[in-house]
Amino acid sequence: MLKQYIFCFCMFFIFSGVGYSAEQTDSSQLIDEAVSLRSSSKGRLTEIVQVLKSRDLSREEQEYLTYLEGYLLAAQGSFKNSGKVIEGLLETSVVAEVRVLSTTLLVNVNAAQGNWSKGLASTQVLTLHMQELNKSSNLYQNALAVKGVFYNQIEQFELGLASALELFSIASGDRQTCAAANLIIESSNRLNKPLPDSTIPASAFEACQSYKVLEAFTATYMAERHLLESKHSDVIALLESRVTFFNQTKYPPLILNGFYALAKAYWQQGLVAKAEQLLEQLLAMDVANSNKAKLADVLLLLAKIRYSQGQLGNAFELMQRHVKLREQYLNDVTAKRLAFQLAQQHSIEKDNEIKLLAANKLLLAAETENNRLLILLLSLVLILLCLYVFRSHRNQQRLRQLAEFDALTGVHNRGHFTQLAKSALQFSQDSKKSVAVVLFDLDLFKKVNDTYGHACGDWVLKQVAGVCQELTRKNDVFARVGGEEFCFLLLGCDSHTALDVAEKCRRAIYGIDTKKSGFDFKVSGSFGVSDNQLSGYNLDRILADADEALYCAKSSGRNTVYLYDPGAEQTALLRPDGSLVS
Ligand SMILES: Nc1nc2c(ncn2[C@@H]2O[C@H](COP(=O)(O)OP(=O)(O)OP(=O)(O)O)[C@@H](O)[C@H]2O)c(=O)[nH]1
Repeated sequence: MLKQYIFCFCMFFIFSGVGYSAEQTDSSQLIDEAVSLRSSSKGRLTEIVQVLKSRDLSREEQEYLTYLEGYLLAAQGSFKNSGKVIEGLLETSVVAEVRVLSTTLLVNVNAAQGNWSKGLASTQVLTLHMQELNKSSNLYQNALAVKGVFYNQIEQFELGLASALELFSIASGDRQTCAAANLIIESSNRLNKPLPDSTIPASAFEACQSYKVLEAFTATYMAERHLLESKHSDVIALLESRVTFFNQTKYPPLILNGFYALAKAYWQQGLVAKAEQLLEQLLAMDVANSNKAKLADVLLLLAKIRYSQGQLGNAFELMQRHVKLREQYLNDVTAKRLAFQLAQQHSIEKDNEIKLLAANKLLLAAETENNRLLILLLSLVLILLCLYVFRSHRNQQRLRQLAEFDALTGVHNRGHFTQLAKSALQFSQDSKKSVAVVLFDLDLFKKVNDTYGHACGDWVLKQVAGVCQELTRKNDVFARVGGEEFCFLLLGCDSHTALDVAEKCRRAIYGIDTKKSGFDFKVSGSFGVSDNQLSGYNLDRILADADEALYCAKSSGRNTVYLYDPGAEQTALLRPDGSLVS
């Protein structure tokens, strides 16, 4: 739901317009209306699409219709299907405007799915297609805004700022100026840089006047800027009067930004009770998926407050949650950075391929003229280019390896596991198939490091990954998701089969012959299992439930397998000897 919300918000830049009776209006007029409709008028859009589908359309009109169908799918949250429709359309489209609209949609659809590599590839294609449009056109400017938003989403704030500045310099309406100025303030904040122009805040507030939610974002971005400059009373003056509006929007990213900045300013000014109230309200909301870094800041600030009040237990618990969320955020950032490097590498490769083709063509031409010297020279160039292409291909492979696999054990890393697991869970949900998760953590691993050394600890991690990898089937996903924590995602398995896999894995780990490391000790792991029937298809939920079961396994003495039981406090399923406990 949140993804849909954010998607519609991103697409807000693209649409605005009016409506007539769909039945009586001619097709091209209907298309114009549909393309310029606000993303909130989903009903009208659906109506127009239905009417157009029943008509005989020209090839160009058919392209617009396909685009609108793709747009509607995305607005309904069916991002995968939308992506397929749009990618198909882009293969054959002959209308420049449709190509830009479609690629813009594709950027947003990929962003909504957290598919950063594909999103970046779409952004590059979008840049090419935009060249076919006039810079003063709404479509060009809207595409620029979408690029800016996307770059900021993947934390490439320099690029976000560059797109925003270009948009600011050519903006032909309030909406574009508002979007550009907001993006400039946001990216400058994140880069911790002064604003490129002191008039930007005033322009932002003025241009955003008619777009209340965007204006509220301007206020939160300016509040962040005041916080950077320690102007705490300015933050309070800016945000206090907007609290009711923030609540009314029910838009999590906005509420999170606004409340946190205000709470921080209150706290700095010694207004602890007010800060506490806002932070508690935030923690009671479902904002976890909108901005992990900011939510981690919320937890940290509240922990500081509790600490200063002497509530050490609560402060510690909040700090633990903060650290966990911060770690997840850093994992996300790593995945985004690697996606960016991959995309850059990919575009270098493409450039090289083009150069190679051109050189090949020249060589052929020279051959026909029988110009020996030229042939020699070009052959040399060709060999050098081949070497260059080979090296950049190897670099690409290396980057992919870094992006997807854990360097020590060679199994999938956490970032890639998250991506694969999300797709697998979505697939299982769509096809109504069962799916299970086995999460395990090595027992007293710190002792292994402390007693036999870190190198021996690393050796154990590799052995564990090796024996568990052997237990996986073709479609299972196995990954190292933390220091000494691993996870299986088992497609088509219920908890019964998953318990079996977990037990086999537990025995395999316990059976590792450590003498080969030069020492003699036992390795064991504690396991938590859950499946879709117990936890549903949401990745965070199913992992949290398996983690709870794992925690029970640890508490009961380790080296054992527990199944998550939503109804009971603890449910032991399997003991080390394989017997059923509860
Ligand atoms: N050798 C090695 N150790 C690691 C690696 N990543 C994490 N660790 C260590 O794993 C240990 C985990 O310790 P704890 O979280 O205290 O857990 P534990 O000792 O396994 O105890 P329980 O989980 O309660 O059974 C820490 O000492 C980390 O330094 C790694 O890549 N290599």
